[in-house]
Amino acid sequence: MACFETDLPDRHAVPRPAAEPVLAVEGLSHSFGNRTVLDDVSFGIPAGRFAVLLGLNGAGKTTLFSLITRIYNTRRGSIRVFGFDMRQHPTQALARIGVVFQQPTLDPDLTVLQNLRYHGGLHGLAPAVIEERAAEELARIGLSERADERVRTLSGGQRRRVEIARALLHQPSLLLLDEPTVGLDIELRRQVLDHVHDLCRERGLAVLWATHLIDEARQGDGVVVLHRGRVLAEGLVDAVCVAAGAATLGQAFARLTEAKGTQKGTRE
Ligand SMILES: Nc1ncnc2c1ncn2[C@@H]1O[C@H](COP(=O)(O)OP(=O)(O)OP(=O)(O)O)[C@@H](O)[C@H]1O
Repeated sequence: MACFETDLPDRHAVPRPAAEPVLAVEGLSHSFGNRTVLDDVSFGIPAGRFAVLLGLNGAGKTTLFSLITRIYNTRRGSIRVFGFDMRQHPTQALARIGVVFQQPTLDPDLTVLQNLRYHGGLHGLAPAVIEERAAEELARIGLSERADERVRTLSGGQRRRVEIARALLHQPSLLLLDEPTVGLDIELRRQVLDHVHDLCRERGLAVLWATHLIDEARQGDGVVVLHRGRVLAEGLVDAVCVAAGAATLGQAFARLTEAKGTQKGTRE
């Protein structure tokens, strides 16, 4: 057994081969009944990479997230997080993932800090560690002074940032965000995007950001184009454009998907 597949409880003591991406998805398929919604999906995300999972409504993004977070069991193909196979070492793999789901999951009647404490407790963090990290994350998102206020008093953008802070409390290597800007105005979208890009740069976090909004992919980001359950392209935005013979990602997306069906549902 390779050293990175061990079950040692101390996650910081487990070395990872340099070549191993933080998230490695290989040959992943999933069906509901006889309907295949993910078909032989493969891609990888290295440390420090902001990768956009770009697809129309119904492309399979949420199903993919449900497999990566083990809400659904993987039956065909494999998912490795930081070298840990999701089927063989789910505890180690899941401990390295932070998630912001499509639907908000903060308790609006608890304070900001109480929400963070609850999450930290679920991850087995010591109370003193939770207080320290919560203070650090809240300072980072400029919400220290709102720590003792109920979540329902925050704006949509502030709540999203608290959800991201909560997802980072246990110091994951991989952050998954499923359509995190739904319901936010243009300025708040930009702020949330900037914030997560900063996290990639400063902490070496690998990010998978699911969206149907093409303009949420920036130059220098990675992109995985998912269409009707299949990966049509994967790589840095520029490389995907060049390979598709397109000047913009919007054009590339149109070219890649036009033979496969309608583009309804995406916006530039
Ligand atoms: N529990 C389920 N049972 C049956 N079909 C499902 C189930 N969940 C999703 N599907 C189907 O799987 C396909 C992919 O759905 P999924 O929610 O993963 O797509 P998505 O890219 O996340 O879409 P959206 O952007 O609308 O959230 C869709 O055709 C959907 O109807």
